Amino acid sequence: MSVVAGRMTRMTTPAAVIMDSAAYAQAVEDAVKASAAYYAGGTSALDDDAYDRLVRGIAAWEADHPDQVLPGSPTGKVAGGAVEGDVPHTVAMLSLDNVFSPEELTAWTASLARRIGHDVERFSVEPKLDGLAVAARYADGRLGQLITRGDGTAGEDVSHAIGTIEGLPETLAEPVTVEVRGEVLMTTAQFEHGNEVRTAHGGQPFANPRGAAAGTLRAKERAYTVPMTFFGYGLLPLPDTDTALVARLGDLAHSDLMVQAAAYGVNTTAGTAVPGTTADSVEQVLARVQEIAALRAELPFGIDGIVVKADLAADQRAAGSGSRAPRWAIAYKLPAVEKITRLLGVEWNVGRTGIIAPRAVLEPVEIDGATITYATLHNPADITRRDLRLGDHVMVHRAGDVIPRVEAPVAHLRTGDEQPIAFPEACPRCGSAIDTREQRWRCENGRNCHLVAALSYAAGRDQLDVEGLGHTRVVQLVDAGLVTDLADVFTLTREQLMGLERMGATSTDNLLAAIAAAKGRPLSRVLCALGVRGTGRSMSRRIARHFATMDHIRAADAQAMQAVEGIGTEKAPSIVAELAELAPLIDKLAAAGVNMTEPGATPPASSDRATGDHEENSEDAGGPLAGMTVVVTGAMTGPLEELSRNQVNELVERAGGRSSSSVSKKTTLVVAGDGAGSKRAKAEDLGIRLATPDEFAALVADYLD
Ligand SMILES: NC(=O)c1ccc[n+]([C@@H]2O[C@H](COP(=O)([O-])OP(=O)(O)OC[C@H]3O[C@@H](n4cnc5c(N)ncnc54)[C@H](O)[C@@H]3O)[C@@H](O)[C@H]2O)c1
Ligand SMILES: [Zn+2]
Repeated sequence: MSVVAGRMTRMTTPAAVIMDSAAYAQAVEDAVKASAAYYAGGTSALDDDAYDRLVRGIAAWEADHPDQVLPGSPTGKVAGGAVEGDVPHTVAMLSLDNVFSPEELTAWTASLARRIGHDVERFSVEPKLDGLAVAARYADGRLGQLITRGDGTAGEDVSHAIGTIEGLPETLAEPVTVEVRGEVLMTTAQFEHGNEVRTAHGGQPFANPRGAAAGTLRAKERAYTVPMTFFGYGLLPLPDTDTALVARLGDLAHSDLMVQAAAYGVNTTAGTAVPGTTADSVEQVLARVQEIAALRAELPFGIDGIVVKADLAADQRAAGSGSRAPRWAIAYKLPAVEKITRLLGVEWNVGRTGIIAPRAVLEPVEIDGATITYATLHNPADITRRDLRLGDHVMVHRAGDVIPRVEAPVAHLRTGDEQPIAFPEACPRCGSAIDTREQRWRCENGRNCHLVAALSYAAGRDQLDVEGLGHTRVVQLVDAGLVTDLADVFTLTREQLMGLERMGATSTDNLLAAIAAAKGRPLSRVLCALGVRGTGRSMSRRIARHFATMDHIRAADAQAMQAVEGIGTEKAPSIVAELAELAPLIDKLAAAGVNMTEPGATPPASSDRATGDHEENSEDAGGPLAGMTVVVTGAMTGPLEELSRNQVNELVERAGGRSSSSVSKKTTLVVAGDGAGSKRAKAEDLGIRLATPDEFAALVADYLD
């Protein structure tokens, strides 16, 4: 909670300092150019923070030199005056004013109360969707015209996009004549798909989902279509609307209009993890702002703030609008998650499974309070697709704790001095050949390339949990040539260990005992220790529970593998192939006495194995959590205090449930300990049953060891 609060008290971005009228003219030109690119779906040379700083600087200079304001200045205008349109809006489509802290929001509500003569009756609080605004005109229930916001008074006709936007039906549930307003955006999945389609057609990838939506919406006659998503946040009459409906819409509160829009069949935020809600006080508004901010990183679409509106029509009318923004609404801006910085180098690192992954070395840049120097570049094909070069200005994205990623180069900032990125020709770690058949390159030496990483992972707490076999000791064993693979660990002798430096009799005996204990771990842990790509802790547990023995797992073909929940057509063949590759190691482990069965699980019947439609074992197994999907979050206390998160998840599954890390409609129970933030909030929103760690411990008492 404190992290979020800390972030939210961030003050307004400082202004760029403008010294003279020449600098002022240049700043105006730069801002208008950036805005034009931003709204047209091109790549702006400025990130949002830089743009906002520039406009603030322009505004400050204009305040001191009111007689020298240029007509082209972006201040006080919708879209900074950089966009035009020829289809007039019936009611202006405006921008929003911003606040950046709880104090500023409180001050805004106070000034609004002064303006309308009383406290605002009720607020609506919605996510500020990061796409672009459109007006969709329906005549007798049929979608006839789609218009962008433009300069606020007139927009551009983009009706050609009708039919490519999910959530914006071509026919409403009732034959009404209305205008629906809302945001067109690309979800993360739509953005990734869109860039794939676009680059396959020889186009440049879009820098981010917002730009992709803007560019796609305006593009006519493309050889391909890329789906987008619409969320409605406005509903108003048109000149032909019948008088009864005009009167009714005019009286409805914003929250009721949203219910009405949804009833017409329009997509709204109601179905998302951050539905619009109402609040009766500033405190409630701020609490909701916190909740939405905490959920931001997990959302499948981008948001850049929270929109707070006076909910009642009467309050809105009393407040009125300025030329740039309504006075009855405000945007509570969240810190930017994207910044532009320079790509200085690319490192190629070998992971524990032999994957060779490129990592961007960046000119340090601060994003949402953290200094970012590295970002993921996914794989070589991705670098080629994006046409990244050393020295490029790149857009870097970082949200929450997710690993920062490089999105795209800002190609028009190139000077000509940029250098191509060199791809390795041999494994940078061991010099072996590289298997480049898949998008993710891999050292042909596989797990043995970075044996220390593979072994340290296998010995880790959530895998085989070999106490005393930490990184340093693993290095020692590998350097001494005592282990060349994971199985060798289980045949280490007392003499071999005693021969190592700093290994006394006691630590040797302790390590041998820990290794012996590790032999008895459940199959799920053994499988996880192998580090097959795509099988983390929970997936390993699902596979182990489903097949019950290593022999059954190895006998499974891709189709049988897909019977395990969460394994699809893509993952299944690669898991089967990797297990086949690991056959000698698995045999060696079994020969060394490592357990290869999952306690409590029964293997699928042989006919099911062939057809691949066996039900999850956990469901037939019964137990107090049978059929339940459980999410554990926050600090565990009482009987669960000593358990790692992985151990609590194992407990969930022993008791018949399925453990999951994210809360969704499918979740049946959320165990929320102290400090459970966003997941608890989401559970409350979705009406999911909550339990304290103590209540949960009581529920599964029979299954606690
Ligand atoms: N990087 C650049 O070069 C560049 C250029 C221009 C603008 N910008 C960014 O854009 C911002 C200003 O943009 P703007 O004027 O388009 O938008 P705004 O921030 O003024 O907000 C208004 C817009 O919010 C959207 N919105 C999302 N959810 C909404 C909801 N629930 N209710 C109502 N509206 C909702 C609508 O599209 C609406 O038009 C700047 O602060 C800047 O960060 C960046
Ligand atoms: Zn290698």
